[in-house]
Amino acid sequence: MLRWLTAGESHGPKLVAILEGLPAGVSVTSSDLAAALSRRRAGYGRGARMKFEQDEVTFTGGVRHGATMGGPVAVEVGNTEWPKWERVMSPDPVPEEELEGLARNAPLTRPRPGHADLVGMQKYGHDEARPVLERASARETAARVAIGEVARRFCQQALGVRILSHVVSMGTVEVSEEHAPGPHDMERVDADPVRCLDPEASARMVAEVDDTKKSGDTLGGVVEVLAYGLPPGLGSHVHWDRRLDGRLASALMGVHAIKGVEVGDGFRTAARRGSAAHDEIEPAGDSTGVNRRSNRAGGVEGGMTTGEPLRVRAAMKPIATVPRALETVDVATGEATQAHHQRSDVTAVPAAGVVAEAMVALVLAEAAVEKFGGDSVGETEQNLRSYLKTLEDRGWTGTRPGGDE
Ligand SMILES: Cc1cc2nc3c(=O)[nH]c(=O)nc-3n(C[C@H](O)[C@H](O)[C@H](O)COP(=O)(O)O)c2cc1C
Ligand SMILES: C=C(O[C@@H]1CC(C(=O)O)=C[C@@H](OP(=O)(O)O)[C@H]1O)C(=O)O
Repeated sequence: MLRWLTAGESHGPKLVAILEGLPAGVSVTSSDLAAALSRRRAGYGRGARMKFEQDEVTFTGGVRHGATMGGPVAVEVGNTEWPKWERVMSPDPVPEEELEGLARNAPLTRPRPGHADLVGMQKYGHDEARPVLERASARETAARVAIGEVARRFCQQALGVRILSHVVSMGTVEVSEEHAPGPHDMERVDADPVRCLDPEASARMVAEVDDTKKSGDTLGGVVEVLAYGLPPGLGSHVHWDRRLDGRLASALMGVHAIKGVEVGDGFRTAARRGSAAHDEIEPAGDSTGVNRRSNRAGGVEGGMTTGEPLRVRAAMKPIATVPRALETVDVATGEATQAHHQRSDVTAVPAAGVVAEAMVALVLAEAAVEKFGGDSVGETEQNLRSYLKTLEDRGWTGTRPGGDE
């Protein structure tokens, strides 16, 4: 069983995450995590904080000399701004006179439509939004990306799986289908300001962000996560909560501002007739085994991986902190007013792709541990090889396109 938890607030001292249940022997260093976190900070349209935030990342458990030891992996991600927030976010009581006059401590009583502010105040009994937004903030996704990187490395080292993402649309600008990245294209995707491989669409997305910013507005979009080299049979058809597509959808919907998830051709499939919706199966040329002629299913059938590349999309709504502030009610006075606004991102779609990769990596690592077990990477890998050999012996060679050998 793989379990994980995060804790920490947007302007608290640090975020923490614990990942439990991963085999020993995953090669990973603090600089690997720092590199993953810098990918999440990037992307055209991110706000002021991403320019100075350092994401100081430290392992505090589970890793020794660059490899996991089998115990819980614990990670801390420091918040660069903590000194400015020390009194406002102090866990211990602070004398009233020290808080007086602190602009940062002013009660946030004008909830932002589309954020957790209002319903969070209602549910948790707060008079203002600070105690809600501190945890509702997507700052928390930095902790997920840190442990997601450990999970990604496990998937790569034990299974030869490559996980990456790209932006497929921002606002109304869409990338054309032929620009899907291959298994080794992560660096190329990250080199683009909006993390897409279609230069023409990328330029139009950048212009769209500029235009949105100029008009005091915010922008959403769609990201796609791809996983190459998965073996057939992760997940299961036998019970609803073991279906891999359901688990992926839940994980992706658990990312801030994600409002829709599509597996394979998803909603587009619903408009097709059956003869044009599925992936026909054919004999695999001169070798034994079977091939699928297409991958409309996105690598999942019956809640299990098919061995074809996994393809999942997540739709992100526009950022809720709209500079041209939306109308709301001041909960202190009951009067109509405008929502509070501080600095924020114009769009975070490119960063959401990196977060989505982390979520997919955690789900796939969990499914791999379930299927192949093993207390060390070597043992997991051995179990995978034995399973693949059994498939081969039965004439069902899985091709696992794009995977590392
Ligand atoms: C990487 C990332 C960055 C985000 N940045 C902001 C931001 O700067 N301002 C904001 O209001 N919302 C931001 N959001 C979205 C909010 O976290 C989200 O709108 C809020 O949690 C409410 O959405 P929900 O209804 O899906 O929870 C960001 C989301 C992600 C994934
Ligand atoms: C801090 C991050 O994203 C934040 C997500 C976020 C929100 O409301 O979700 C609001 C902003 O926080 P702040 O008000 O401190 O600038 C973003 O910067 C991050 O991604 O690391």
